[in-house]
Amino acid sequence: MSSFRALLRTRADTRLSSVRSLPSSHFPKPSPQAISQCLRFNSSVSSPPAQDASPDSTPAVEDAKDLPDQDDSSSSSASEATGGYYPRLRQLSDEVLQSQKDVTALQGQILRLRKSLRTTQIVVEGGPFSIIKDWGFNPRKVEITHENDFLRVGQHKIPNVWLRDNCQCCSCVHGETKQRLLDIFSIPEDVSIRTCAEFKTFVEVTWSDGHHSRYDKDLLRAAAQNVKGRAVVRQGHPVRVVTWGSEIAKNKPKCPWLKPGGSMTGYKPNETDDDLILHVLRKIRRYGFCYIQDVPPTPKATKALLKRIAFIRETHYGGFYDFTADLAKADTAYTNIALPAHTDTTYFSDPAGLQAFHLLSHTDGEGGASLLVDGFKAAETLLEEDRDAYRVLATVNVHAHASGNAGISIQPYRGFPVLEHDVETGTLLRVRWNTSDRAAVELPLEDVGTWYAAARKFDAILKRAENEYWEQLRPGTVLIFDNWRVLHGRSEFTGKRRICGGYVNRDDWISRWKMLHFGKAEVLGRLASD
Ligand SMILES: C[N+](C)(C)CCCC[C@H](N)C(=O)O
Ligand SMILES: O=C(O)CCC(=O)C(=O)O
Repeated sequence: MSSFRALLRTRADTRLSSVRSLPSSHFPKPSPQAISQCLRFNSSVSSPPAQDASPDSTPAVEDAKDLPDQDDSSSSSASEATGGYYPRLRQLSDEVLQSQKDVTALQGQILRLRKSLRTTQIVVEGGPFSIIKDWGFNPRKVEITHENDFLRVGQHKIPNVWLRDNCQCCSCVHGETKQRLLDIFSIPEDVSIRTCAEFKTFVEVTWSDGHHSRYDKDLLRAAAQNVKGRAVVRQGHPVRVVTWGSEIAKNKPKCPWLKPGGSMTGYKPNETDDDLILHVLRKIRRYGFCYIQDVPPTPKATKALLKRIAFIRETHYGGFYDFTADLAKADTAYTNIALPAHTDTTYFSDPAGLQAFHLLSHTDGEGGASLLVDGFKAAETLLEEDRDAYRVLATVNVHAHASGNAGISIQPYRGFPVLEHDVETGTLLRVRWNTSDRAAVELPLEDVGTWYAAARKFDAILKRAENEYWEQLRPGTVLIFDNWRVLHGRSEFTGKRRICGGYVNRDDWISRWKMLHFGKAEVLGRLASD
């Protein structure tokens, strides 16, 4: 083997030898000519990116002194080697260099294509973006007919497998848990209807395998609803959304709470706790927030109120929180600085659904006013003023993190857009906006300016005076808001300010709302289609 190749082999072996100690005599010492040639060779090849510096890559000869000694006898073969091999090596390195340039050029093309694809996706004209404004829920009366071995609802032919899978009889559905007991995949795939009898509110079917089923007609009609109609109950869509700006201060959604002794103020004598909670949740569904007045200014009473909606969500801040500006938790909420309008827990895959604040006390100081902004209103405005910016915020994913507390760095399993839409109905479902906790913007680095430009427009809308509703919270009044819609913030403050409250999961409070609003029969009756 020529000493030049031996030299390269040496370098490779040297790297490998780091894991095994070979005597230095094992390595041929290169001639000064070979070294100088090799150094020139290396200096002519651009230093490979770090990832190329793998142990098995061509060893770079950084410095002759770090090469093992080599006797002169091999100098002639070294010069022979450089004469023989160097031009070829030089040619190979030029080819490698060119390939690297080609790869870089291709990567650029791929990124530009991806961007244009994203842009194409963003600029889908007439996108479904909309905000549910007024969505009464009224299943259409749809004719149900039986045709040979199929049921038809309106123009929809119902697949027998779906029908069989959604048999509601006590052997197919557990009476208490409402869970399916039936294993549809044990039923022959070609199961068909042998007989069908239609009654006023239900249809009775005898199957080819002898099983009997009864189907509530509303269940069949719900299944035949268009996609939008099906999300109404599942998403607990409101009867009517009212978007607002600063003028909401003149008409704040509020509900009186239980007076001491349990008498409910402002409610009909026979109303129950559930009616009270329904009033609160209905206002939250409609306006995105609600004040509950006459609540004893204690953590205990506040916690009891929240638990009557649903259980309180545990997070790295604890469950029920009671905080002041002492950095007890490593987050700026536990300071006295001003906080711009934001939504909380954008770093969770499933951000908190409801958030509650009950100002318990504020002594020896001032400030600390609370800010609320209707994210749906701001989105509506952006949609009207700059559809392209809206599309960017509706389609570019953004990551977030919570990393202040010891041993914690919470991030969602994927990025999410600032304006997130129901995939079925296309309606705006969630606003995620928190500049403090934001992490990566999911675009090629050279393209992130597109997102920042759109976000700047949204930020400016959020900060318009006509969209900001400022309120000084008071002990005895609990603020509960929809953290998927309403942004909150505060002005800076001095003195000692204490707030308690808690988070409630989205699914838990929507469950509570829809069971109170639609009723159990309606909700369970639509599970097969929602
Ligand atoms: C005090 N409390 C627990 C309500 C909030 C804690 C901080 C929330 C965080 N800055 C966020 O935006 O998610
Ligand atoms: O202190 C406040 O009024 C609000 C704090 C806050 O924004 C938060 O806890 O997320």
